[in-house]
Amino acid sequence: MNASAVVVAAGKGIRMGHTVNKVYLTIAGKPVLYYSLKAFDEIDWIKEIVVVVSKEEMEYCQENVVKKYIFKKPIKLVEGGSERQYSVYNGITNTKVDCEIIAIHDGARPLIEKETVIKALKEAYLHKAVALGVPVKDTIKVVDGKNFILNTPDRKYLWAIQTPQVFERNLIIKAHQKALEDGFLGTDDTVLVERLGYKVKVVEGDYRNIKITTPEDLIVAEAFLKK
Ligand SMILES: Nc1ccn([C@@H]2O[C@H](COP(=O)(O)OP(=O)(O)OP(=O)(O)O)[C@@H](O)[C@H]2O)c(=O)n1
Ligand SMILES: C[C@](O)(CO)[C@H](O)COP(=O)(O)O
Repeated sequence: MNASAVVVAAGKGIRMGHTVNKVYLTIAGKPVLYYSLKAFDEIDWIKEIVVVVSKEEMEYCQENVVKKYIFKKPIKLVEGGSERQYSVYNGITNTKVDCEIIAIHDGARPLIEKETVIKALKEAYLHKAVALGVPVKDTIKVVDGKNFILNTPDRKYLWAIQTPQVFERNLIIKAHQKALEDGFLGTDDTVLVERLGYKVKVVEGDYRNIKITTPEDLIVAEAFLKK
């Protein structure tokens, strides 16, 4: 398989409330982004890693992540956009044209494991579009603007979706282009493929693959890493 990884790290980390972008905060002495890249660097099918970073942090990322740690794969830094979706679009359109499959991952998910990525890549080869996910453990409610419950979806159909999300290259580029044309902004990449009428397969991931979003997530991530 000829695959590329696109790791998005161009956010601002506002919910983390730190002066430094959360992907550069450290867990057990290394930046969050280092761990998010490592699982992809170890997979033979992945031929390159495109890391999407903000213009202001390009040099910082090059010096403090790319050059500082040893990676086997070529790492290309490209500029991000004002929304995650625009950052992803810039990443996927900067992958090599001969790659068949693209795995899109949040730089803020450092606990992703190599075996889980491989499982997603294999499924994407068969189904063209997949997302990692885990069955939700809580009861989920749909709530109105005044905090009154509108309805309670049946939990057996609810999954919390993670990254990586893995797609055939042509399909995901087409899905992003259509979203751009329509002015549609999604919170993940599978929704853009769903809009094209394609079936997306959910592959069971790992509850530990959390997204570092608020300060307590760093404590949880460090605890998992130490285990
Ligand atoms: N314009 C953006 C926004 C987000 N991301 C990336 O998308 C991932 C998931 O987004 P999120 O957790 O929302 O990160 P931030 O946008 O940085 O966080 P916040 O919403 O709290 O500002 C992160 O790795 C983030 O760096 C990005 O590349 N470009
Ligand atoms: C793509 C994602 O990680 C799937 O759970 C998530 O939707 C990103 O959302 P955010 O609003 O950028 O945190």
